[in-house]
Amino acid sequence: MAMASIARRKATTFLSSSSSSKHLCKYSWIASRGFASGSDENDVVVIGGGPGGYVAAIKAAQLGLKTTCIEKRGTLGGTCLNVGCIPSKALLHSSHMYHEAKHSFASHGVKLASVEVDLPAMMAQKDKAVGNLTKGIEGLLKKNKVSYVKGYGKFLSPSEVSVDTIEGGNTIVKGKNIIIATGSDVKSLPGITIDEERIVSSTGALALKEIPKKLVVIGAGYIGLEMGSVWGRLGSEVVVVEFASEIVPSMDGEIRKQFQRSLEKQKMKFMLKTKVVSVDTAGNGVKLTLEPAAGGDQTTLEADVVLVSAGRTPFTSGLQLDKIGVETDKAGRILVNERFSTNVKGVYAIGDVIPGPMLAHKAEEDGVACVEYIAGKEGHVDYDLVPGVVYTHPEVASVGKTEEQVKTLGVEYRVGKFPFMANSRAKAIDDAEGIVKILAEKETDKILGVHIMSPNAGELIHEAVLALHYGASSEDIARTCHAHPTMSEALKEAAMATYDKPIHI
Ligand SMILES: Cc1cc2nc3c(=O)[nH]c(=O)nc-3n(C[C@H](O)[C@H](O)[C@H](O)COP(=O)(O)OP(=O)(O)OC[C@H]3O[C@@H](n4cnc5c(N)ncnc54)[C@H](O)[C@@H]3O)c2cc1C
Ligand SMILES: NC(=O)c1ccc[n+]([C@@H]2O[C@H](COP(=O)([O-])OP(=O)(O)OC[C@H]3O[C@@H](n4cnc5c(N)ncnc54)[C@H](O)[C@@H]3O)[C@@H](O)[C@H]2O)c1
Repeated sequence: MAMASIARRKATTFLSSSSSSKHLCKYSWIASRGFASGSDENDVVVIGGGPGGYVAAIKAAQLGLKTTCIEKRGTLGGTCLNVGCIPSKALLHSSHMYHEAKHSFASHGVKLASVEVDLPAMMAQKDKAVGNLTKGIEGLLKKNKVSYVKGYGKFLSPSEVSVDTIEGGNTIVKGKNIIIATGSDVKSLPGITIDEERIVSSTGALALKEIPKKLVVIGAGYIGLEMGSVWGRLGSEVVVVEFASEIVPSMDGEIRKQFQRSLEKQKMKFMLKTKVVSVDTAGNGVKLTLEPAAGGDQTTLEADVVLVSAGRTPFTSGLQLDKIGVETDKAGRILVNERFSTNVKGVYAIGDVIPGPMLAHKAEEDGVACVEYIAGKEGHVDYDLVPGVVYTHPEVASVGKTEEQVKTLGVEYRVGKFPFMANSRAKAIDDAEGIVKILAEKETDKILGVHIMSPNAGELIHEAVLALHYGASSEDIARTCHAHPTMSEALKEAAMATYDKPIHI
């Protein structure tokens, strides 16, 4: 361990762990306006009860601030719990179970006379998970004494929000500090109208009443690949049309290629560098007209259902931001400084509605840091170390830099890899597709990025996230005792391969 520690001390600081400069830093004042004491006025009002908003509200209350959370949906948890992370993971799990039962059980000596999908039951299990979790959040707000107002909030002034309540009334909620956590919404494409039946967003794709024979997915990002996997496993023919030359453009290139091959083995088809020109719903199905992204001859494609998953857009509609003068960028994202302050004193923004990755865990980190600043403490979010996970099978998880990014930085680096084909646990369970890839600075061995494709990669990645947070070297991971037989041993072996040699290959 001694060598590794020396390596860590030598590690250069070219990759500053704080990249909060990604936020605009021009609003440099601290906007906290003091705290309420026994009055009707709140210390903190949060508009939006998603992962950013409800976490901010709970943390604010835990810090002793009088807090109200306003949510228009009628249930808490935002996009993530209601129509995002949770229902999609429920369906990913259920569809994986069906797929395993159909294609893998027999080779494990488990014979079934027949396997069939009961779609209403699958949807009911998903809805039960969502219902339990959203109610759980309501319980957490109560437990932490956060007031909860169900309704649509709009600014009257920088310290007053008018709420049209779900019951039909109106109430004014006052706050010394107001946090906008209104999240994001589906982005549709020009000329394409989402009807949530034949042309669906992720919300419709989570609630289809029948398994489509043919599903065309527009956009090979997180949603397209996850929801494409769900319906592909349940029997749909899935074609993914992607404008860019590659799937999930933010992914490490080498991992991406293996990932695409894996999805193709699962019969997902890709049409890259292709744009959708128009969609015609006049007949029974849907007819798409396509064109090469660079221009050229048009082709057509038929589908029963089309999923539009070409990104999401910040949601600020009806908030009356113009009334108080909150600045947004061209994409409609609210601009904030490193303390999450907007240009309007006492008004903050967090989560999907500000620049940065649109991820639930990032929104939560924003929420905690924002209220810590409001409470006069220090908060911190390291945007370089937000992990990303695609929850397909195998999953792909990453943290830190991709090899392409390291090259662009001009840093000399080493790469260590270890395939799950050589991992005993993966072989024992006959689920050994995938690889761990570690990038480390050549001079110091400091880890720069970790990329994992494997079953449960989304769980395995957190050892790497912690390692990067503490500026660990690959030798630090390699010399850490890992339990046997575990998939995590592949990370240890890849770390060995980064600065020396792995044992098991
Ligand atoms: C299909 C899908 C799958 C996803 N899977 C994952 C995943 O696995 N992991 C992950 O990290 N991320 C995932 N995401 C992204 C994740 O859902 C978002 O990043 C996250 O929900 C953002 O949190 P937020 O609090 O900023 O906003 P949101 O969750 O969007 O919450 C904002 C809330 O504000 C409310 N609101 C808006 N305006 C007002 C108003 N004026 N008054 C009152 N209330 C208002 C909305 O009703 C909403 O409930 C997924 C997204 C989708 C669509
Ligand atoms: N597992 C997760 O963490 C998870 C799961 C689902 C969603 N999300 C979040 O939700 C957000 C939205 O997801 P998403 O998949 O819609 O967006 P995305 O940004 O992940 O992917 C959109 C894809 O659509 C492509 N695209 C854009 N315009 C197109 C066009 N006209 N024709 C064809 N392709 C086009 C883009 O090149 C990109 O590959 C993401 O930012 C993601 O962070 C996360």
